[in-house]
Order: sequence, then structure tokens, then C-alpha cells
Amino acid sequence: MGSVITAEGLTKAFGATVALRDLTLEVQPGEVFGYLGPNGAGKTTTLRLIMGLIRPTTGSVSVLGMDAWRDAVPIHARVGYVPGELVLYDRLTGYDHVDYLAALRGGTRPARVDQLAEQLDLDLRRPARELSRGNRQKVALVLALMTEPELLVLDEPTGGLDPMVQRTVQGLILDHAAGGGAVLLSSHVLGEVQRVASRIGVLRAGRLVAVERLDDLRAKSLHHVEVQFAEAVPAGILDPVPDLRDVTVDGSSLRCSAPQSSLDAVLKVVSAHPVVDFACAEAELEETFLAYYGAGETDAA
Ligand SMILES: Nc1ncnc2c1ncn2[C@@H]1O[C@H](COP(=O)(O)OP(=O)(O)OP(=O)(O)O)[C@@H](O)[C@H]1O
Repeated sequence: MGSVITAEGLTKAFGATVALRDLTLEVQPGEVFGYLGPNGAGKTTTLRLIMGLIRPTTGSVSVLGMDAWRDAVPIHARVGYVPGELVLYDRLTGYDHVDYLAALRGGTRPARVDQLAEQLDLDLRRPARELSRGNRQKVALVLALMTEPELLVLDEPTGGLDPMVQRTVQGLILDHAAGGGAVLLSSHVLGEVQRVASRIGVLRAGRLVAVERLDDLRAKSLHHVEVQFAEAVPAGILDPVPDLRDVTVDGSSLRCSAPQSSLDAVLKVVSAHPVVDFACAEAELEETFLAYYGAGETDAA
């Protein structure tokens, strides 16, 4: 089977604002693609283009082999979508929403709906106006997942959910992918996607600036190294070691951040001098991610 999502040269401008510029991307069956970028980077715009809710300025995007804009109706029957800004009908209950959308999408299994509601600890009998933000988000997730779609398009789906429910949602996403479904999961933080995504794409100012397998990012994970020597060491002691960040050599103290691939070289340099104390700790993946793709780097729009 081919790609579930194929974007080619996808561009969207709103007047003078180019929200998305020349996006080329493929998402495969069984893959969870984490779509990362700061607020305003163009994530929601991309997801709305994929759902055929807005029309590309240039370029195209196909979903399940169909054109996202022209074939939006048949695509919607096969895709579960959690929008960034959810609209529910205040007077309707969760079940009313389920019935309404199930009719549009050609039915759902009631047992599946109840199982999802139970997993998410959601009461579908209550009208939407009585629901907290988190519970409204759970309704959106039930609506997206209940028809067992081939693709899930999720716009920051765990916003407003407590950590335990976030875990449940991550479990649902992983189950979906294990069954061969594809997922496009947007977020502004790596932490939200790192447990589930196999690949991540980084969007900045409307441009996809990196696509990387999560395993490759882990291999680059930064380690914070701190060394206390018995005597002062030369200031340029670490100059021969590649890819270091935040190097400080101050008399007999040394600090740096090193990717895993440079650790051996750091150790060899350090061990040539008498060492009093040594510490090395792996940074959170989010910190590694920010070091490579964070706000420090700027992009001309
Ligand atoms: N309908 C619109 N009309 C005009 N400008 C828009 C419209 N929708 C989005 N934009 C602009 O396009 C850019 C990208 O917005 P988008 O909502 O896609 O970003 P995002 O990455 O989803 O951010 P957030 O996480 O804040 O939702 C922003 O500059 C935004 O102001």
C-alpha cells in the first residue's frame, strides 16, 4: 500500500502571510508522525489542508490516494480528526454527537464507543455545555477514534488532559498504529509526542526544517559533562573534540554538553590530566531537541 498522506509543494498563503511554504511530506501506514513547531509555525494550517477544510494556494496533498480538497467528503469517512479548536453543540450530549457523526461516517460499533468512553473516563450522557475543557477534548477523541479510521489527524490532542489521561491517549495512538493505521500528531513540545512517534518533522515559520527518526534523535542525545581537575588545564583542551556545546574551561573546572558520539573523545582528553571529580548525565530528549532545532536557530521566512 502507498503513503497515507502525500504532500507535494504544499503552500498556503492568507493574504500576505505565507502560513505554509512548499511542504513535501509522506506519512506511511502504521506510522506515527510527530509534527512539531512553535505556535504560529503553520501546523494547524497543514492539518486543515490535509482535511480539505482549506484549499492550497499551490501544490497538492493527497490522503488515502485521493485529493484532499476535491475528495474531502469520502476522505472524511475514513479519517479521524481532532481539531485544535473543537466545536461542540452545547445542548447535545456526547452520545448525540456520536450518533450525528456516526450517521455521516457510515456507522460505528456502540461497543467501541463505550469502550473508548470507559478508557478515557468520560460520561457521554452529559450535555456538552456541562463539560470541562478536558472532557470536551475526550469527546473529540472518542469521535475521532470510534469509526476505527485508517488515518488519525490530531491537532495537539492532549491539551487540557491530565497526565494519566495523556498516557491513555498515547496508548490509543499506539494501538491504532499497531493495527496498521497512520497518525499525524501535531504538538509544540517533543515531550507530548516522543513516546509514540517514530518520526518527527520540525516546522518553523511555515517551513519544514527537519525530518528525523526519533531513534536518530536519541542517538544524538546530549550529555552534560562536569570535571574537576587537580590543577588548571589549558583553556583549549576540548578544541579537538567535535560537536560540543556550551564548553566552559575555567582553571581546573570544565563543563560541556556532548552528544553521545563525542563522549569517548571527551573522556580521552580529560583522562590525560589528574581528575578529582567527574559527572556525566544524559539530558532530557526535549533539551537535545531544542539544542538542534530550538528557537536559537532562525530561519528567513
Ligand atoms: N485564516 C487565517 N487567516 C489569516 N492568517 C492565518 C489564518 N490561519 C492561520 N493564519 C496565520 O498563519 C500562520 C500559521 O498559523 P497556524 O495556526 O497554522 O500555526 P500553528 O503552528 O498551528 O500554531 P498554533 O499552535 O498556535 O495553532 C500564523 O501566522 C497565523 O496567524
